[in-house]
Amino acid sequence: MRADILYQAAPAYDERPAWSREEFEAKLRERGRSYHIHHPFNVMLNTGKATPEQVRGWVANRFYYQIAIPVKDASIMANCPDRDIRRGWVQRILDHDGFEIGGIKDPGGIEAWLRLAEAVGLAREEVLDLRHVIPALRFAVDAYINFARKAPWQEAVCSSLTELFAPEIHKQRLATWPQHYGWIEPEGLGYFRNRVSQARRDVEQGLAVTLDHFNTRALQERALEILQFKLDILWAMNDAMAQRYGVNA
Ligand SMILES: O=C(O)c1cc(C(=O)O)c2c(n1)C(=O)C(=O)c1cc(C(=O)O)[nH]c1-2
Repeated sequence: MRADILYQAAPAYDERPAWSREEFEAKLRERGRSYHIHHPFNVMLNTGKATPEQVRGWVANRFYYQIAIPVKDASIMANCPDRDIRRGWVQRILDHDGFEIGGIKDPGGIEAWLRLAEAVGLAREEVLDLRHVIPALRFAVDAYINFARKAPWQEAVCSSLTELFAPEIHKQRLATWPQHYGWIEPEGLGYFRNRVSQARRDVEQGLAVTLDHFNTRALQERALEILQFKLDILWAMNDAMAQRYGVNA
């Protein structure tokens, strides 16, 4: 039973063998069964049953997650003494914040999310000033940032592994939204297109760190708890939005 995700009891002597890398990875992937792709609010969104208000509510609230991600990644880097890891990890910050280096420009994922917001009929200001963000959703997202600040960096890396399941949810939106929500300008969906390949690359790196670091049975079980903690954050965000905006049958 997990009390506080940041508190880890000293391991008792444990003679159980570690799972092989393949078994451990399979156990991590099994947790996809509690991914928010199955949450009734998300099912409603991706089966075309949401009203424009519900879609707007989701986009405006999810913006708070989008802006938290690079802060979370900067916290991981700040705690990480390994130069090779930081060198790979910094790409995530560039992906979301964008960059302009040597004449090459990318406006980044946060800007792409703002374009999505405009495509669904929100004004940039009302998204940027966070006026629509539900308190419970904010607490859920803040728990993710706090964990990344305080936990050992390998644990924070492990908590990003919900991205294992993210390409599927982005692909689902790309497949169903244009069909159901003709009122959304299709260029607004660029964020989801970009994330399919970015998430795959992120997962390779996050999974390599996790499979290397969590190398005893007790640590592997700890990794599963951390992944569940993050799955619960995403689920709680959807609970907050379902409560505020309702779920249509
Ligand atoms: O739309 C989604 O359902 C979804 C979920 C997740 C996730 O599983 O954490 C991420 C994203 N999107 C996403 O776009 C993204 O950039 C991202 C980064 C991370 C992370 O934990 O570092 N998760 C996610």
